Order: sequence, then C-alpha cells, then structure tokens
Amino acid sequence: MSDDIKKGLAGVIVDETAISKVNPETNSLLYRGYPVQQLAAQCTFEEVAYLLWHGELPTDDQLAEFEDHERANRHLDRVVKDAIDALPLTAHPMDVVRTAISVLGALDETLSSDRTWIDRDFTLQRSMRMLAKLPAIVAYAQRRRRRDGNPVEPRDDLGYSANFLHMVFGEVPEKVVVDAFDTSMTLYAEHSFNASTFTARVITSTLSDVYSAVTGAIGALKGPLHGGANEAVMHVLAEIGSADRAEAWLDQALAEKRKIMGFGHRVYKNGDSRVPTMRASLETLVAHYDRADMIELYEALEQAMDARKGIKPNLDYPSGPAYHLMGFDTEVFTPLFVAARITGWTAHVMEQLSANALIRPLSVYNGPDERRVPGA
Ligand SMILES: CC(=O)SCCNC(=O)CCNC(=O)[C@H](O)C(C)(C)COP(=O)(O)OP(=O)(O)OC[C@H]1O[C@@H](n2cnc3c(N)ncnc32)[C@H](O)[C@@H]1OP(=O)(O)O
Ligand SMILES: O=C([O-])CC(=O)C(=O)O
Repeated sequence: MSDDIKKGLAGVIVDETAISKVNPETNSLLYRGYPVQQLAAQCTFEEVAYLLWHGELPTDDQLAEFEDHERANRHLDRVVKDAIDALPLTAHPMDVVRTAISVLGALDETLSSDRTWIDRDFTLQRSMRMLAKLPAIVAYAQRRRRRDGNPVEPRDDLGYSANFLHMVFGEVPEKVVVDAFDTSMTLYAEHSFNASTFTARVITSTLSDVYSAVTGAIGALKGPLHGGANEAVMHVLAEIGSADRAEAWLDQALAEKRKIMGFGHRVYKNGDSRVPTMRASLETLVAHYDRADMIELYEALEQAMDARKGIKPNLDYPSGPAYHLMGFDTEVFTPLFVAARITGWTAHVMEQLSANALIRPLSVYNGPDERRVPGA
C-alpha cells in the first residue's frame, strides 16, 4: 500500500475546531476550554448544550430562556409517531431514532421552500428542536418495544434529564439516578472529530441541511466500533455472567480474535478521560441498586484486559452497565448517546458552515488497468 495512504485517516488533521479539545497526553477533554469533569459536576446538561452551541456558559437569563425553549419543544408531532408506528416492533431503536429525525426533516417546510437551511439561526433553531424531541423519540421507541402502553407526556416542570427518565419509565427516579443520567449526557455530548461527527461535517460540507447531517451521523454512531459499543458492552457482560468467569471468557474471546467491546480508542491510548467520572456514577448506581455483582464483573474484565492486552476501557464501558442499572433496555443505550451527541454534532454543523470547504479526499486506484469493453 502506498505510504501516502492514511488508512482510517488515523493521525490526519483535517480541520480546526473551537468546540472541544481531546488531549491524549494528559487524558483530558475540554468543551470550549472547560474540563468535562468540572462541567459534569457543576452544570446541567442544558448548560452544557448551551455552551457547546454558543461558546460560553449561559447567564441565568440565558439559561432560563434556553430551558423554556427546550421545554416548549418536547412534544412529538403525530406524523412522527405515525411514522414510528409504521415500523415493525423488531426495528432496532437506532433505526427508529434515525427514521424519526429524517421525518422531522421532511416535515420542515423551510427545507422544501428555500435554501435558508444553511443559515446558522435556522440550524440552531432546528438543533434545539431535535434536542428537545429526542427524549420523546427514545421513550416512544422503548415503551413501544416493551408494549408498555401509551406514551408518557412530557412534564414542563422538570429539567431535561428528569423529564427524559419520566417519559421512559413513567416516573421520576431518585436524585442519584437523575444525576448519574445527566452526567452521562454531559460526557457523551461532544468529542471532536469522531466518526459520527465527521460524518455530520462531511454531509454539511455539501451544503446539505442539519437533519440530513444528523441522520447520517446516527448511522455512523450505530456501528459497534463507535457508539454501538455501549449496547455491545452489555451483551458482553451478560455473556460473561459473573466476575469469576471473566478471565476465561476473555482468553477465549482473544483467542478467537474478537474485539472486546468498550475497550480501546483511536485517540486515547492510556485511558479515556471520561471513564473515571462515569465509573464514579456507576458506583453510585451500584450502591443505590445494591448490585455489587455488577461492579465486580466490571472490574474483573477491566483488570483481565489490562493484564492481557494493556488496553483500557472507553466511555462505553461504564455507561453500558450504568444504563442497564437505570432500567433502560440494552437496545436503547446507543439512542441515549444520540440524545446527548445531538449537541456536539450540531455545534460542528454550525462550525462547518461558518468556514465551509467541501470535504472530498483522494484515493489511490488499485483496480484493473484500462481495458476494452467487449465489442467496443
Ligand atoms: C465512544 C466511542 O465511540 S469509543 C469506541 C467504542 N468502540 C469500542 O469499544 C469497540 C472496541 N474497540 C475497538 O474496536 C478499537 O479499539 C477502536 C475501533 C475503538 C479503535 O481502533 P484503532 O484505533 O483503529 O485501533 P486498532 O484497531 O488499530 O487497534 C490497535 C491494536 O489493539 C487491538 N485492539 C484495540 N482495541 C481492541 C479491543 N477492544 N479488543 C481487542 N483488541 C483491541 C487491535 O486488535 C490492534 O492489535 P494488533 O496491533 O495486534 O492488530
Ligand atoms: O472520539 C472517538 O473516536 C469516539 C469517541 O470516544 C466519541 O465519539 O465519544
């Protein structure tokens, strides 16, 4: 293979961004300059969303306005519900979410009437619309699969995370659970030029619209090498079953050349900056639900992986069991990632639009030499 080829674009710098900084040397992650751990501890997900979109944390008045706007946009249009209802119950929730976002785009009259969709204000407004409606979409997807009866209406007296859990489970859990969920949303919100965000930027670079960018990003996130890993982690933990089986299971899996879900990262090679914070939330949930067996299994696989391969967990490793303990179906873990990452994706869409260049790399042709079509 030619030395010019950077397979998987590994190590290639393709643009600048002011949205987040991933620093593998210091295992740190900054959103607009703020350490993500501090944001998770001090701010709500709504404040983090505002920060990612506007570049600064909101004042009290700005936050109040933002929250009002988010709460006013939570309801799901009948057409979106009908579109979801037309899908088989076997459809994966990621496919449901991708379809729902696509339908929201098709319902947006501006897209059919003029080209103002490449405008920042248009994009910001639609980003808020998607952010506010995603909890209803995810809740609808899980409740429908469970045949849990009617959708639960949003409550505008609740913040984003409490309302999200209320819509999925029909009740607001204890504060420790809401806080752990809110932390996961903040940690998942943004991570520079990861595969799904890059997908969104590629789509935007053609001057397509924000719904198309998000629909494509959802498709990229679904794969188990990216966001789909949080779902896959739970399948792995279920397959292992208990801590005492972790080492033997891992040896067998590695002998079969399986990739161990929730471990490894393209950028971090010494551990993911977000894992300690999410792990602390997982431990809180383990104590709350009295599930010491879960953290024992978690640690057993983590230690075995470190001993065998020296590969550390990524964010999907603690978030998978955390979502499980909260009561989510395994198949909606990646849709939860979508609900958080809508903030980062759309911030990148706006940044791409502000200094756009069509993204179109080159390739080295390695097919047959020129030849003649029979009869030509
Ligand atoms: C929030 C997120 O999206 S984080 C990522 C979530 N994805 C996962 O958890 C899936 C499992 N992990 C992986 O597949 C990889 O670590 C990736 C895709 C995340 C990163 O991959 P890359 O940067 O391309 O690393 P690459 O695949 O080249 O791995 C380097 C070496 O480590 C090994 N390795 C990396 N991750 C793993 C893993 N999870 N299990 C087993 N071996 C692994 C590779 O087999 C390779 O070994 P080799 O040199 O002997 O061939
Ligand atoms: O950065 C990446 O490649 C994947 C990741 O951790 C994320 O998107 O959160």
